[in-house]
Formats: sequence, C-alpha cells, structure tokens
Amino acid sequence: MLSEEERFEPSRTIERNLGMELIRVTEAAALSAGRWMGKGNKEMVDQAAVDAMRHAVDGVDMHGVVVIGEGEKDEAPMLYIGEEIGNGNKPEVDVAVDPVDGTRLLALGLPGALAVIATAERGSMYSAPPGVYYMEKIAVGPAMKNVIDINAPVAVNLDRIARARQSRIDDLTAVILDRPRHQDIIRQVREAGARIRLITDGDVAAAIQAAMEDYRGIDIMLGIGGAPEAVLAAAALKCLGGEIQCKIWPRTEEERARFKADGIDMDKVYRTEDLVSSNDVSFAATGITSGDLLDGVQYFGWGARTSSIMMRSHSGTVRYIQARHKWRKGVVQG
Ligand SMILES: O=P(O)(O)OC[C@H]1O[C@](O)(COP(=O)(O)O)[C@@H](O)[C@@H]1O
Repeated sequence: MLSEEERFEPSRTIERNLGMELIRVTEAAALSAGRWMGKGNKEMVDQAAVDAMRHAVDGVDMHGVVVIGEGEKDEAPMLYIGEEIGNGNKPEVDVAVDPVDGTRLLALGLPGALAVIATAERGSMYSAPPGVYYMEKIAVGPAMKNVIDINAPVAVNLDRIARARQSRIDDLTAVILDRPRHQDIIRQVREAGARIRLITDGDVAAAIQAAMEDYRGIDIMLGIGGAPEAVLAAAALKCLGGEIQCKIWPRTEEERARFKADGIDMDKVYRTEDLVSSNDVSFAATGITSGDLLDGVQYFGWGARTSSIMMRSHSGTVRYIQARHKWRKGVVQG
C-alpha cells in the first residue's frame, strides 16, 4: 500500500506546478492585450501580448525551447522559434505559444480571442517545414476518435459521427472558419444536412470545443487553418483525449509545386500523436474577449478579472480558473 506522499511522484508535482505557472503567463498576455480591444490595431494587440507573455514566461520553472512561436529570430525579437525560455530549471520542454489567437477578433472587439501556451516533453512537438503556413484539419472528441478519417468525404465522416452518437446528421453541428476557401466544405456539410457554425477566427478554441465531452454545442471542426494552431490544438486535444487529423495545405499551385520539389508530403496525415507525441502535455489559455469557451478580461479601477482553462494530459484534468487580479496589493476596493 502506498503512502499519501508516495502516490505523488516528484515529476508529477513539477508538472502540476508548471500548469499553474502557465496560467499566469496567459493571464499576463490577456491582461495586457485586452487593453487594445476594439481599437482596430492588430500590431499593438500582438505586441502587447508578446511583451507581457515574454516577461511572464521568464519566471516559469522550466527549461523551455520555443517550437511554435512568433516566427524566425530575424523577424521576431521575442518568443521566436528556437528561443530558450523559462528559468532554466527542469523540466526540459518544448513550448508552443500563440499570445493572441484571434488578433483580428481582439482588434475589432469581436468574441473569442484567447492567449494560449502549451508545453510538452522536449522533442515531442511537430514543427512544420519552413514556408508551410496552413493545414487542412478535422477535430473531434474522445468518443469519435476512431470514427473520423480526414481522407473520407465530409458526408461519410458526418454519417459515422451520427451513427456513433446514435443521433441524426441534422442533429450535428460543424464549426468552420468563414473563408472563401471553405465554400466546397460548407456546401458538402449543408448537403449532408448538418448544422454549421461559421467563425471569423480562432480555430484553436473551435477544436477544443469540438473535443470537449461536457460541451455538446459542436460535434466536429472542419477546414483549413494555421499550421501552428494545429499543434496548439493537438496539445489541448491530447489532454482532452480527442483527435485532430491534419494535412499540409498549399495555398497556390506554385506553392504545391514548391512543396513537391522540397519533398514535402502533402498526402501525409498528421494525427494528434504526430503533432504532439508526449504524454506529459500542459495547456493553458486565458480569454481576452468573451467567447463560448472563456469569458474575456474585465477591467475595474483597482484590478481585473480573468477566465482561464488549464489542462494536463497526464491526468486528463481540465480546470477552469477565474482570477481576480489587483494592480496593487492593499488597494481599497471600490
Ligand atoms: O486568417 P487565415 O489566414 O485564414 O488563417 C486562419 C488562422 O487564423 C486564425 O483565425 C487567427 O490567427 P491569428 O490571430 O494568429 O492571426 C487562427 O485561429 C487560424 O488558424
């Protein structure tokens, strides 16, 4: 019989704390970037979030290397791919960041902008080849994990989900980014009879909602979105037990030819496991503008309130954390 202490191995305790520290990083990004809501300035939205996230991440107990970040070193002075972050202590981890998923949403004051960070054991996160910006994606929750196939027609995937759920296709809802490139997918979903929720941005949150067992508003996420966002979504889905399948997507015929010449396999299916292979994944996100998944930042004279989600693959625990932040400790509340 194990004693209470013995049940918690040290590595578990470290990882536990890391998750909580990651929340502080996304909270910092959200608190800072939230000031720019609706001001129409995408650059400042991003700058504020990156600055705050970079500052906050320094104190985190980890030796992190940015795998998904703001781009290459010469174009991004902070949180660039390959940058070492954290205080240098163990654990050694890969880090994926998106200081604002939905910069346009935040700049326009629209719902659903999030600050996001994920960590996984060193060497376990996929990084798309240089010049690859988009992936075709399909994401579902744990019960539909072995049901979907990105290579199957949309109607077939919807039919399989409906059967597995013992429901009808017209009970299902697919979430899709509202883009001209999705006209054909949208037509196929409509012809199959499922409902559609079109979103203007933010397919990380959309994938999470599709995968949440206790959130039944969305059954599947479909369509083409950012390659970095695919890895962040995979980190979240690893914690939730869901499944994302992706394929590299060229934007133009020239890009297709270039990828081919570079030996990039556009038929390869990247599953959750290929995007994040570790079983020690932590994921944190804080709402910046209010959306279906999380509330946005609320400011009031002496402080602000944030709403975050934290998940760990090790335990599968999902925590929703509401925090009240005081700008200065001891300030009298109005
Ligand atoms: O806007 P595009 O070029 O269609 O790209 C889609 C990607 O943009 C987003 O909607 C927003 O990403 P950013 O906020 O980083 O611009 C992602 O969630 C999505 O993967």
